[in-house]
Amino acid sequence: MGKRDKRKKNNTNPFAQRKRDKRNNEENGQKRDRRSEPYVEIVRENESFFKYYKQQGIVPESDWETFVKSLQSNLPTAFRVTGCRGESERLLDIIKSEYFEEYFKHASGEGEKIEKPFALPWYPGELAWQLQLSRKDIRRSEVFYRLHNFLIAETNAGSISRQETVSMIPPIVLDVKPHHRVLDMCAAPGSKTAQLIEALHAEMEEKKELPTGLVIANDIDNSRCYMLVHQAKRLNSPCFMVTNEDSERFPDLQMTNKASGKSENMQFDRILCDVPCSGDATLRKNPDIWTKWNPAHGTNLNGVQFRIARRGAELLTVGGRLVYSTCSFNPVENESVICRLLRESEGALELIDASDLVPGLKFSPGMTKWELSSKDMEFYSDFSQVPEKYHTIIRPQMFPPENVHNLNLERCMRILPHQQDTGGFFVAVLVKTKPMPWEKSQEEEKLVPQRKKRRLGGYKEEPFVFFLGDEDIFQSIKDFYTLRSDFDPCCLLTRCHTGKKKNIYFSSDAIRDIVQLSGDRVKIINTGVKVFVRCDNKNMSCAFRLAQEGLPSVNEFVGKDRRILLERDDLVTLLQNTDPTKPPRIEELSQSTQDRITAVTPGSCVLEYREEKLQLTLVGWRGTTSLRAYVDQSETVHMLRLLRADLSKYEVNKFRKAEEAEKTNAAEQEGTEKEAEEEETVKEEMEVDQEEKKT
Ligand SMILES: C[S@@+](CC[C@H](N)C(=O)[O-])C[C@H]1O[C@@H](n2cnc3c(N)ncnc32)[C@H](O)[C@@H]1O
Repeated sequence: MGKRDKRKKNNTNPFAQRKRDKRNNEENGQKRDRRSEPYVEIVRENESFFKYYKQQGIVPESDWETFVKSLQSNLPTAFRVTGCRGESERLLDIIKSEYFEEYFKHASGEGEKIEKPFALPWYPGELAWQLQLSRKDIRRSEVFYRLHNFLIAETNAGSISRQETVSMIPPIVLDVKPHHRVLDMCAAPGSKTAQLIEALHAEMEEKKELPTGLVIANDIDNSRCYMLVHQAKRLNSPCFMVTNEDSERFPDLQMTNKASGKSENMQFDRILCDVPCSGDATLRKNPDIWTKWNPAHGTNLNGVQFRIARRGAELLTVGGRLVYSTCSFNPVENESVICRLLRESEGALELIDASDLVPGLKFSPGMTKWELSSKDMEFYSDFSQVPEKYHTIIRPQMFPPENVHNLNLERCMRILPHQQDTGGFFVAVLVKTKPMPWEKSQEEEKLVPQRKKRRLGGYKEEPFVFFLGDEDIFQSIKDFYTLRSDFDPCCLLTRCHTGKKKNIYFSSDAIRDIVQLSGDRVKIINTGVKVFVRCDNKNMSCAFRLAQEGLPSVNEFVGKDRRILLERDDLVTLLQNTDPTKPPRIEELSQSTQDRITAVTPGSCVLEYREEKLQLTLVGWRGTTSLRAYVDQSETVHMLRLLRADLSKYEVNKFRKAEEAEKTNAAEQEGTEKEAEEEETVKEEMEVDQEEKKT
């Protein structure tokens, strides 16, 4: 009887049982308190790992030691500056002149050999940097506290993304353009998704137009989908949607064919399959993998990886590009999957060499020879050698096929840690030259009886209700903000059918089309950026104020009657104000700003600041006697930084703070001890007094 049958018979799920046992133990007070246990450094070795990859020959013999040594060391930190925001140039200037300078000054002062941060040569516009410091180095050393604060604050503001160097490669070779329909099939937590959104918007920033394309980020894990929502929120893209589906069976979405006006199955121009994997190429970042690694992890994932990639290939338009990537070294999760995909595509897919998009990146070519291994570390180069007991785990299609040399597998990129001091990664770029053999044309598809609409079980998201355009609310918004006549109200949506609308969101035309045509086929978790928020203020004839996160989407449409151009110092005054009960008074601002304010009636407005290489736009509130900025703290800090204003209020040195807290604690402790002593003395004195009285 197989393991699974036994399980069925006993009707207990061992994983659930383990969870139950753990919970019971915790309830009985047997929870292991790890805090009291001494910290044990992970031993960065695993004999099976070494044996397996030596056998696979993933690096030449002569590189083996360097490869292992690199894997055993900590990973350098890397980050990207968000490219699609106009401020990237200024921010980059500040990073180089302030933070990197300071980093050198301190580090060289300590007599250490310090390696310079460097811009990744293959990342466009010098926007991605690698620091020769691990995250722990930055977090734990006082000399880097300003750099650390900077990284955290600017990440929150969406101006930078802390992302592993190698993880930036798949979105680059996907080569996204503003008109592309992009699907990120396994997207959470979303660092690559953010890059895809940036690429979609990159060229449109200057034109001040929205891209006509879109990005759909999908993940099977519902809770991880909210990480995607969070990630994307920092980028404020109305051309973005999060869905929660199993990518092996990602549903056919509908869209309107612009030429015919009819709806049809949607196909994507770009698809990223950053599939679930064993993750052994992240050993430098996740050293705990050393303790658990075994070859079965990779073998067990081969099936799901293939099925996701195959569905991706079906959803890809002819001429479109699909990137398959993993953070695993294992050929069974990499070349083996690509091989099967190429074979089953019968020439519909072609592996391409995309190295021109990452100039200067060092990598090894894809492998054409690999073996399968069982958990007991026996190796098989052919299915005929596999013992029957492993036939359900090791499958014939996992081995290299006979025609392996015709498949151009060497065009795959294997990025190895020792090649440029990074993590490892596998990337394959495929283009579709014709429909997959089993795909039906749109015409044939129509003849197939439609599958019943799926019941979206456990689906609790609020509905996405688009405006029809004749809503009174829209008219009042249009009048108050003197919106340009080409603003399309049908791209506005709310999350409720009835009742008072609290927030109004904005989605691009392409996203609206999909939501309206496919909302009942796909679990949509989130879409749209908040543009208006209800604020029933008696000073305003319109019940909605502007929202900062949606301002980039509607800014171009807001009329001049609701815009105030500010002088630099006035903007700094507004941003430095942290007391909401005492906003800066108009009379405190410069005369030129005051003159412009008088032309604007009280209520929500757009505040603008312009200099040669910097333009800032933010939501403000013009009161009868005051003016305030309506931005959150991370955006405030970001703007003050760009204006090179004083940030000391926000520069918390956690080391000093901890020291001070310790001193205060010590003083308090001393004080408490003293008080206790005094109390005791008083008590003693009172007792003596009582005794004396008695006598
Ligand atoms: C390697 S991670 C993706 C990392 C992500 N692309 C990034 O850059 O942040 C793999 C993701 O695939 C998701 N996943 C696993 N199986 C899936 C499936 N069948 N369909 C969709 N997503 C899946 C997991 O929940 C996980 O979030």
